[in-house]
Parts: sequence; C-alpha cells; structure tokens
Amino acid sequence: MIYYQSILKLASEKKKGLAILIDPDKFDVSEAAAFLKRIPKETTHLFVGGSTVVAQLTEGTVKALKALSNLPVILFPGDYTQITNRADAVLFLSLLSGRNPEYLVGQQVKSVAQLRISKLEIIPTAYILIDGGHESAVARVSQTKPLSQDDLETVIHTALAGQYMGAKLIYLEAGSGAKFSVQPMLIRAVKRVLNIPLIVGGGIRSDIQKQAAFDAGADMVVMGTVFEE
Ligand SMILES: CC(C)=CCC/C(C)=C/CC/C(C)=C/CC/C(C)=C/COP(=O)(O)OP(=O)(O)O
Ligand SMILES: O=P(O)(O)OC[C@@H](O)CO
Ligand SMILES: [Mg+2]
Repeated sequence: MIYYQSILKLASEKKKGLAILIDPDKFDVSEAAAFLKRIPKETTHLFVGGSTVVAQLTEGTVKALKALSNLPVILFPGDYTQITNRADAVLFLSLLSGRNPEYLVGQQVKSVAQLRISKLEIIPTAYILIDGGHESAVARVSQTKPLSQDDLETVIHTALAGQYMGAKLIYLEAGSGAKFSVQPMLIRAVKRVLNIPLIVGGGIRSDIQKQAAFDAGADMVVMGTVFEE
C-alpha cells in the first residue's frame, strides 16, 4: 500500500496533502502541460474522476497526466467504468451517507472483474456527502440525500461506522462546486474521533478556506472546480 502509506505519513508528520481533482469530462488533454503548471506547487496528489464521465475519457486523461507529472494519480470514480489500469491507485468508495445499495456495494462488485487483474492499489474509503447548499452532482447521480452540516452526531457516527468497517480514509464531501464547503467545526469534530486520515473537499476555492480546513484537522484537501477553465 505505498500510496496509502504516503498519505499516512503526511498525516503522522502533520504535513498536509493537497489533491487537485481533474474531471475527464472537462479536461483538455492537449492543455495538460499548461494545466499542470497552473496548479499549486504544494500539490501532493492528482485525483481523476467525475460524477458523470463519458466512457474511455478517463484513460486518456490519466495517460496524459502520467506522461507529464510524477505526482501520484489516484482514481476517484463516480462509477466503476472510470477505472483504468494506468492510474496508481483507486479510492474504493462506499457512499455511507446514503442508503442506495448501488453506491454502498453494487458499483464495488461491478468493479472487481477489472480490479482483480489490475495492479492498482485499492484504498477503502468511506465517502460521506454533506449538504453544500445546493443539490450536488453526487446527490443527483447516486439519488441520495446529503447529511446536514448541523447534524454533528450523524456525521460523526457515519464516519466512525466507516472506520469500524475497515475504511482506510474518510472523505467528507460537500459536492463539487458547493456553495458552502464542510465547516471547520464539523471537520474538527470528525477528526477528533478518527484514527485514520481525513480528506475534505467540495466548494474550497481560496487559500483561506483551504487553510481553515487544514487547521481544523483535514489531512488532505481536494480542490477541483477552482482550477477548471
Ligand atoms: C469503488 C467504485 C468502483 C466506484 C465508486 C462508486 C461510488 C460509490 C461513487 C460514489 C458516488 C459518486 C457519484 C461519486 C462521485 C465522486 C466524484 C468523482 C465527484 C467529483 O465529480 P463532480 O465534480 O461532482 O461531478 P461533475 O462531473 O458534475 O463535475
Ligand atoms: O470541485 P470542488 O468544489 O473543488 O470539489 C472537489 C471535490 O471534493 C468534488 O468531489
Ligand atoms: Mg466537477
């Protein structure tokens, strides 16, 4: 688990991870070099995925990124069809905030035929959708409701259930382009009970918001929309 170990190492050294999310649907492969110059120097990981991605686009995107960058490329799939062996690892997501069996376990079963013959590192990740102020693509595609930012207890219990089930990462997601990102108070409360790394994303557009998430205890922040053109 070398990619997971590197995230654990960041967390244990109180260094912070910054993942830039690249959505293959919105990515121009011919602009990949310029894109990689534009993203922050402190970027530690490239995530690739989207709620809705046209088949085959992920592979070309990952190929272009791997040719131009030494950063680890980690799949963040909205669907099992987004898996490509060209990446380094995959966040093996289960959408624990929702009650749609397809996104709790159905997609995961569908992915096995490909994953079992690939060398991708598989990182079990409890994915928790939090209300970001308007209906997110994740909510729409998964047909699930997000958890309220005010329902601290349910968010904490959901994250801990993920940890107890063996997740190696917890991902608090306000949804791509969220109006409100996950509030620092909520990040702090969740981080306090966990003993695995915490990833936070959705609606983080500024250095100030990113720093607030880090200060509250996020081990890694994901930024996507703000770097899309
Ligand atoms: C583990 C495997 C094989 C699949 C996971 C399938 C699950 C459980 C997905 C969770 C629900 C979901 C639809 C997640 C999407 C995650 C993601 C890549 C979000 C970023 O995309 P957006 O930016 O929200 O979407 P747009 O494409 O609309 O921009
Ligand atoms: O696009 P943004 O709002 O930065 O969100 C990133 C990521 O958490 C979405 O899945
Ligand atoms: Mg997006």
